[in-house]
Amino acid sequence: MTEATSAELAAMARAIELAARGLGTTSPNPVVGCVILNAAGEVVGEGFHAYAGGPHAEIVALAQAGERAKGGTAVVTLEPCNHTGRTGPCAQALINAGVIRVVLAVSDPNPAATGGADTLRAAGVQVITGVREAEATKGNIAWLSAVRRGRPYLIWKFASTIDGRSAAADGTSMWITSEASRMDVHALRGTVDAIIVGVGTVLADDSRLTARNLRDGSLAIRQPMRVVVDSDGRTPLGAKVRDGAAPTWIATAAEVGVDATGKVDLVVLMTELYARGVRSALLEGGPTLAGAFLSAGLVDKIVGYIAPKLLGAGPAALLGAGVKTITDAIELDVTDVDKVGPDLRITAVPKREN
Ligand SMILES: Nc1nc(O)c(N)c(N[C@@H]2O[C@H](COP(=O)(O)O)[C@@H](O)[C@H]2O)n1
Repeated sequence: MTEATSAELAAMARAIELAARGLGTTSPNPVVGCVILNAAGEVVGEGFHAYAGGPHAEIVALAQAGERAKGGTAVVTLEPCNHTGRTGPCAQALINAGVIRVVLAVSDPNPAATGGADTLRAAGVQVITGVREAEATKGNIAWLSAVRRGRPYLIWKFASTIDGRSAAADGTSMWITSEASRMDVHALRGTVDAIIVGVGTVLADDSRLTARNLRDGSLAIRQPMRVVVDSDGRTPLGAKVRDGAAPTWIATAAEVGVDATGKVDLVVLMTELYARGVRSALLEGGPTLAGAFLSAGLVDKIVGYIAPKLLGAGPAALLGAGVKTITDAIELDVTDVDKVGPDLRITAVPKREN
């Protein structure tokens, strides 16, 4: 059978669900889910990857299945790894367990780990690829995008009024959006590996940039790295981002290097963040830094919190994105529109070829 059976399609849907349980805890590793079917097509094992250094999804599912995996099928959201990294090769573990068929959704783009499908085939295991590929890709988009591009998956978050203002004419901006939206942002912070801001935001707001519970102020267990893009090293010694509550990198031009405008080179910054294990990042401000990231083509997703307010004057949420005429507009596909408290949350992705 060279196509997935209905039992395998159902098992892949379940594996995608299982993979999602690892969201926010596996980085720099992917989220992966696995279901083992016995020779009769019944589910005998389930697993997901929970944290880097922990067992891979296939190993968890095989442990549950035990002897029942023999003659059965492994359904897995990512190609079984072919390497010894923090743990052993999953392709070999599946062969050793006597699995005769592997159904996978997405090939592994990590050059160190790829090749599991070939190893399995060479051992006589039947391998079917691309099953529910679009759904599995969506569930693992940050990691897949980061590994394919060699830079973190970047989400630009902004808050504005309906007329696109991020502050009033006198500079006051607390609080444009509702508490519900601010809580939502803290939840979003908890899912990424880094939060990026410009030094202007630090100087204006002295934000802590931690992921926390807004009701009691308690910090989330896992804190993203705080990254301040600070070409000239103006972050004050007493700034809250230096409080030790989370790892912090003040990225200066002297350390990172400069682009043609003499500012921190954002492409180099992103490459360096990837090298430091950052696979997803949230860009939180300000408008000029957002414009620079957008015009460099480095933004992968946009989450805008739009408050039902009008200001009529005051700074825009976005500046200097390299758009001079309407035909240069950065075109987006809106993927979700949700109500968060009284606000609208609009999620969009740039239209682009790759
Ligand atoms: N197929 C598969 N299942 C999992 O559960 C995984 N975590 C992976 N990860 C791949 O292996 C690399 C990490 O290996 P170590 O945890 O360091 O041993 C990761 O980058 C993926 O390519 N694959």
